[in-house]
Amino acid sequence: MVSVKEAKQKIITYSEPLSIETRNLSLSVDYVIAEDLIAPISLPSFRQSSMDGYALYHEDITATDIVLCIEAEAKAGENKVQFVERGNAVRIFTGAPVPEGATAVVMQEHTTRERDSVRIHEFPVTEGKNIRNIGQQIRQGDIALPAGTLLSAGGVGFLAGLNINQVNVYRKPKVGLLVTGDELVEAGGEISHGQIYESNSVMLRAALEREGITDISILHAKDNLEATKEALDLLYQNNDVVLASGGISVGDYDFVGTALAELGAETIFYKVKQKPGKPLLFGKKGQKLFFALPGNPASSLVCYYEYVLPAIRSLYGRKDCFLKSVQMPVASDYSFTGERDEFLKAMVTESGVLPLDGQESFAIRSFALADAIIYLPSEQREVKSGDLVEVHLIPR
Ligand SMILES: Nc1nc2c(c(=O)[nH]1)N[C@H]1C(S)=C(S)[C@@H](COP(=O)(O)OP(=O)(O)OC[C@H]3O[C@@H](n4cnc5c(N)ncnc54)[C@H](O)[C@@H]3O)O[C@H]1N2
Ligand code: MOO
Repeated sequence: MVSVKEAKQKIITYSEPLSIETRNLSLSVDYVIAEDLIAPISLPSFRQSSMDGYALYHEDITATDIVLCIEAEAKAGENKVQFVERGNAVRIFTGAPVPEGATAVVMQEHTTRERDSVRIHEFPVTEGKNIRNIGQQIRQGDIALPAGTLLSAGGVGFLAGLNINQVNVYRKPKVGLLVTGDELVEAGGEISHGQIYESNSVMLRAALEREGITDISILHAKDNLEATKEALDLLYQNNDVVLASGGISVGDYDFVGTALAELGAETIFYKVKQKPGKPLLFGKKGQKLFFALPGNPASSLVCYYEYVLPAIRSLYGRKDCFLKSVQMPVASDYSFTGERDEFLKAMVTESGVLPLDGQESFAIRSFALADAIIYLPSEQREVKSGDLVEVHLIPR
């Protein structure tokens, strides 16, 4: 049995980034760029007006109500280079190139138009006012985004503005999931006494898809060694990560551990000092990772968020692998007696983070309402309302 801390360290140690692929920019959100991206152009690439108004020499504005002659008009998209003479102004619009010579733009609201001239009410006008300079955002040749950046909508917007339309990113893992348990009936089927509807695959697929993992294959195996081995082997051949749900405890019909061993997977750890999710197994064979998740739905999902998701994130190049962790006051008293650290399904409220009713490992309803997991190490087995606790935010 390993501690939560040791288990997490092992996860990161054994989850090296996968190979690199080139993707179209529009399909790269939530991927991690694998190399520094160099700006092919400066942004802005020319001096731009940031206001509708008048481009002028700021030194010409020596008092309020100076009147300048309007020499020309500059609108966005204009591709001729314009000039402005001392004592004159150019009518200009947001995004338009600022005429050569002009040192400021005065916004329209601070002027009065008088036929072919304009009266400037602003005084003094500072040099550079309302002008976006060349390279103010990024200069040609500089690193636009460093390797390791997780691309967001803002990220792809920025790169599109630089005309970077393809990016090298770490590929996302293919995930195989084996569902075990003879008591399980698939959605839509009839259940008889002793049977339950299978829900872990639905839940885990949803969680994986939330992370942008789309290549997911799911197999079901009967509770016998041969079927379990065969299915795990098939999933191993075709995926980077293999998850198994159920069959990892000590019962006579729990075959996942034996099957993995017989397939030659090395066990990195089995059993973590935690509740729920004690019988978690993490193993590897070559570069491929195996997780045997306890069948209890809440145990399975806690293990997914705390261990599987960080491994997957690490495989696709993320450095921030674990759920975002914050310290928050707990909104009610909570205590436990066991030796294992606890993960509690919880909800973030205005008065702190509230442990929800239904902390048992079969209870998944509380997870349906949870947006956070409270982590209580065994040394913190008695917390009082208002005490600070470690909270892991569930991605939503
Ligand atoms: N003698 C012991 N018994 C158990 C121990 C132990 O240390 N000694 N550990 C308990 C703990 S803790 C857990 S967690 C479970 C884990 O057991 P398994 O991983 O072998 O899971 P199963 O027995 O297959 O199932 C447990 C539970 O979850 C339901 N289940 C399973 N798969 C699904 C699914 N896909 N969808 C919905 N529900 C599922 C299953 O019906 C069981 O109720 O072992 C304890 N026992
Ligand atoms: O570890 Mo089990 O997941 O507590 O029921």
